Amino acid sequence: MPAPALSVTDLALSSGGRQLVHPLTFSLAAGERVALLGASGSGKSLTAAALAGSLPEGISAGGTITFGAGSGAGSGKDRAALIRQDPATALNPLVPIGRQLAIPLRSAGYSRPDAKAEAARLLARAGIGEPALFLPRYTGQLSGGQLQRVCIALALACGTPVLVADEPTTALDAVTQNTVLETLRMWSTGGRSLLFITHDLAAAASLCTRALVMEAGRIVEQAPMADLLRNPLHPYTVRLVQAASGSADSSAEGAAARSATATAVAA
Ligand SMILES: Nc1ncnc2c1ncn2[C@@H]1O[C@H](COP(=O)(O)OP(=O)(O)OP(=O)(O)O)[C@@H](O)[C@H]1O
Repeated sequence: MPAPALSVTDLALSSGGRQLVHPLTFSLAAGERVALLGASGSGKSLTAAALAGSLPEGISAGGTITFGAGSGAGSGKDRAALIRQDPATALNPLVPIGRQLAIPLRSAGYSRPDAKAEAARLLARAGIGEPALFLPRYTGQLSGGQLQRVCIALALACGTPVLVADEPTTALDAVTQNTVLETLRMWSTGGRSLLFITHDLAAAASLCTRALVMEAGRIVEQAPMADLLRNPLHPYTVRLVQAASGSADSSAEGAAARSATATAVAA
């Protein structure tokens, strides 16, 4: 059996003696798209940062994170690429967008002109029209939604086998959201894996085949997406599915409405 693309065993995160994420164990198969759902403050972004090797100062981590069969520390393949929730902090305001995108591409062996062409192609894949116009621009010249798409292009440029996308569609209009979801779907072709963090259950259902649900720093439910939508078990998951289906009704009619939502979003 092939090794999972990502194996997390007993990942625990704390700050000053306060346990923020309790030991988590989960894995992602090669090519799998998994949603990480949960209330605000449940520990999703800290988990994402741990997978990308970019925990904030003062957060200590325990447990193990292994990519593939395990590669040497510092190889660049021993961490996930991360699309951050806040795109402004992920980019350097003093360096043009094109040069920032070229850095990982040049490290991967692209010539200067090929890196420029690939950077433009990745921007287009992330939903930026006329990407050549964006390459010389600085972050201060872009809208929040455009910055988010540049971050997506940057994550794609890193070429890692695992991508963690932390609420990548939050600041985007509905049309661009669809473009980004399509880009993330394409990401997983060729065996690359995605952990998609979101509050948007419909987006998660359209993109992912499995879901993990966090509450107060713990995974409280994990299931195939279709099962989670039709038969949520944990009270938080039940509320999430009810909210997405517009029903707080736990009756047979409520269950039928949830089932209809499940069918609609899973289609
Ligand atoms: N740098 C930090 N230092 C100390 N505590 C932190 C730090 N970052 C986050 N926390 C705390 O860790 C917990 C989990 O935060 P996290 O940002 O992972 O939540 P989240 O599930 O991503 O929330 P949201 O959906 O709002 O983004 C929260 O209680 C938060 O206050």
